[in-house]
Amino acid sequence: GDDTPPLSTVGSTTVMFHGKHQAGITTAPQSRGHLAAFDLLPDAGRKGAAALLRRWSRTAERLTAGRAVADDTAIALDAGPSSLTVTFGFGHSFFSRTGLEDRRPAALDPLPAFSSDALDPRRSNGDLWVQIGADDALVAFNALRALQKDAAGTARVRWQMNGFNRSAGATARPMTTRNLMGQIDGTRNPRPEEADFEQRVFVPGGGGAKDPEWMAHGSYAVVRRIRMLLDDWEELSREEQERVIGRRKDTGAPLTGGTETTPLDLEKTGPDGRPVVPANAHARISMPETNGGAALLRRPFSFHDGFDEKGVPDAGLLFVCWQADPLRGFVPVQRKLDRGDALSPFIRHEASGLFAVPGGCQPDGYVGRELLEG
Ligand SMILES: C=CC1=C(C)c2cc3[nH]c(cc4nc(cc5[nH]c(cc1n2)c(C)c5CCC(=O)O)C(CCC(=O)O)=C4C)c(C)c3C=C
Ligand SMILES: [Fe+2]
Repeated sequence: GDDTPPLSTVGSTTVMFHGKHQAGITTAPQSRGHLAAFDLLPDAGRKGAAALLRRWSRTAERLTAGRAVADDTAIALDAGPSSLTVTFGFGHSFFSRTGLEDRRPAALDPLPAFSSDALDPRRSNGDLWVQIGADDALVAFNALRALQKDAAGTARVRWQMNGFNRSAGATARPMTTRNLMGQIDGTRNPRPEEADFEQRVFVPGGGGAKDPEWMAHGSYAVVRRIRMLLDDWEELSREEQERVIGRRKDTGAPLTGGTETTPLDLEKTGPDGRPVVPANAHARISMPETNGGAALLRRPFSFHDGFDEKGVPDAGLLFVCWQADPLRGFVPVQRKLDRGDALSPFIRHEASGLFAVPGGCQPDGYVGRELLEG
């Protein structure tokens, strides 16, 4: 007898929590995101951590299926699952807090310092990391709140960041995301249909050569809060902005012509004899072809945390990238960008984290079980 109109596909879309890989890595970017790091309380130990991961996995399983949790607050009562994903990871410090140092992957060794870093340690790293994405803001917040409550007595929030992307249905074409500099961002991401995708993004089954078994089918997430210096950026002309990246703003096509997906012509020169895509253009120097094959899957959210007293926006990119090994992904590319990226004067890396994200779990398990009980 209920004549309420059915949910649109935005509300009714479910992303499975269970599976070989955790959800939220290859899932299409959602319109809302929360990133949060938690630190274990001093007496939590390995047992407490295992119980927390079990609780978190149950909560994530229910919420991603559009079901309520036990002490439901009604925040998301009338919404569908809205493509909710919850992804869990472990930071370097987790292993010493739980007596599991011998199981810590070498890939979690701290990232090198970069000359352009202006990192705030209070908003960096953490024992545990949670990434939440959903196509509805209330659904995303509800998940964050439920997981925070699950953590009570075991872990406390160390830092938390809120992000967004364009809403599903806001454009006629399903285009690659745009960032707050107005660029199409994500064009040259590795694609699941490519032969080397799995090996670039995920640790192989049975653990990699350097990886422990419990990381099989997992991935490493590098998280950077990158402030965009938008007042400076917006002083550039459209043409100057396009030369910084090496691509057009409207279509995302290379400056050497074609469409968004046309490869950059690195050799092409203009009437002045100089390369059309400048030698320090961001898209040129971040390419795997110019970095010994180093590749990463970028899956960022934009952020805006208000304006300061001078009206300067605290806005930018919650840069999240995924790779089977940070030393063959983020690190070499960031080293190169650090040495001479035309984009550098317009951005500032303000926070950083590196997390081991294990493979997905089955309905009778929980994320991280192989680490905590193995
Ligand atoms: C260390 C890795 C990277 C950081 C940090 C980074 C920051 C950053 N990037 C943009 C905007 C764009 N990036 C683009 C391409 C691109 N960027 C990286 C890596 C980092 N970016 C890679 C590996 C690539 C792809 C290169 C390739 O394979 O050809 C683009 C072009 C379009 C696209 O391919 O996505 C834009 C635009 C911003 C604004 C930013 C920091 C705020
Ligand atoms: Fe980039």
